[in-house]
Amino acid sequence: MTSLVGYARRCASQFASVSEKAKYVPRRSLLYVPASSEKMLNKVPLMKSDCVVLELEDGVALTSKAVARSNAVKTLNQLQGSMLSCFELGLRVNSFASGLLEDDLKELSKAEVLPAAFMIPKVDTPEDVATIYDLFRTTFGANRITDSPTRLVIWIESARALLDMPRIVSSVINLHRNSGFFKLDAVVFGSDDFCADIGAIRTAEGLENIYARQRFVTVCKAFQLQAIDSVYIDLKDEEGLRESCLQGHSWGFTGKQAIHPSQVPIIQDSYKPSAERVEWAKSLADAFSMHQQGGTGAFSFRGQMIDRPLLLQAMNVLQMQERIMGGGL
Ligand SMILES: CC(=O)SCCNC(=O)CCNC(=O)[C@H](O)C(C)(C)COP(=O)(O)OP(=O)(O)OC[C@H]1O[C@@H](n2cnc3c(N)ncnc32)[C@H](O)[C@@H]1OP(=O)(O)O
Ligand SMILES: O=CC(=O)O
Ligand SMILES: [Mg+2]
Repeated sequence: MTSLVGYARRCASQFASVSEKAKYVPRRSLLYVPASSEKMLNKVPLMKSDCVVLELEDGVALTSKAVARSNAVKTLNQLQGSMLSCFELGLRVNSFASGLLEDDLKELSKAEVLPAAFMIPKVDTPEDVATIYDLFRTTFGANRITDSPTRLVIWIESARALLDMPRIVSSVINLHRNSGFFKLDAVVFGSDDFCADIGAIRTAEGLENIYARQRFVTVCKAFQLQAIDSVYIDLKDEEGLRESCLQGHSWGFTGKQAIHPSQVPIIQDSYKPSAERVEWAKSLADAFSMHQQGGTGAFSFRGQMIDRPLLLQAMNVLQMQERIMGGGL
C-alpha cells in the first residue's frame, strides 16, 4: 500500500513545518491507569488506547503517592521501548500547586528512561510554566530534558487558566524553541476540576462547560495543538459517551480522556477519520500539489478556498489514518 503520509508529504515538501509533523502521535483516547494499582498496571502492555497515562495525580490517594511513584518507575523501566499496543506511554505527575511535584520528579529521575510524554495537570499561569521547567532542570539535569523526544501535554483546569491560556501555551512553546525543553503536543481540558473551580454543577449534557470547551478548542487550534476533551464519568452510559465524543469531534477536539478500558473503543471509533474525510484530505493534498507547481498559493476546491492551513488539516487526517491503520488500532 502506498503511504498516505509519504504521498501528502511529497505534495507538501516545500514546507518544513509540514514534514515536522511526521512525528504525529494520535491521541484519540488518553486512558488513565492509577499507578498505585499493580493489577491495573499489569494490563498496560495490551491496552489499545492511543495514549496510556500512568497516573500519579487525582486518581491516586494521597496515602498511596509514594507507592504509585515507585510503581511508575518500575513500569517505565520495564515497558518503555518494548512492544506496546498503544502509541504512547505517558505519565501524569502531580500539579506544581499541590507541593507534590518535586517529590514526583525526584523519584522519576531514577527511571532509566523518560516517559514518551510528561503530562502536567493544573497549569494555571505562565509563571507556573517557568517554575515547572526549573524543577525539571534541577531534578533531571539540563541534558536529560533538552532536545529529548519526550513530548509535553498540559491540563487547563481553572477559570484563570482558561482566560490566560494563550499566554500559558506561548510560554511552553517558547521554552521548547529557546531552551529545547519538551515539545508541547496537546492540551487537555480538565472539566471536572474546572467545574469545581467555577462552582458549576456537572451534568451529563455538559451545558455548563460549553463556553469553556469552545474557547479551549479555539486556543488549541490557534497554536496547532491537539485538543483533548472532558472525562465522561458515567461509566455505564455508553450512548451518552458516544454522543459526547461525536459532539467533541465535530467541534474540533482531537481526542478524549478515558477512565475505564470499556470507554476506549467507543472513543477511538468516534474520533477515527471517516472514509469521506480521508478521501477529502487525499484529494485536497493532490490539488494542493498541482496548484503549487502551477505557482498558485490559494485556490478553490469543492467550493472552498484552500491554502496552507487547510493542507495542514488534511495532513492531520492522513497522518492519523496511517498511524491507526499501521498500528492496528
Ligand atoms: C477527573 C480526573 O482527573 S480523571 C483521572 C483520575 N481518575 C482515574 O485515574 C480513575 C481511573 N479509573 C479507575 O480507577 C477505575 O476504572 C474505577 C475505580 C473508576 C473503576 O474500577 P473498577 O471498579 O475496578 O471497575 P471494573 O470492576 O469495571 O473493572 C474491570 C476490570 O478493568 C480494570 N480496570 C478498570 N479501570 C481500569 C483502568 N483505568 N486502567 C486499567 N485497568 C482498569 C479493573 O482492574 C478490572 O480488572 P479485573 O477484571 O482484572 O478485575
Ligand atoms: O483532570 C481532569 C479533570 O477533569 O479534572
Ligand atoms: Mg483534574
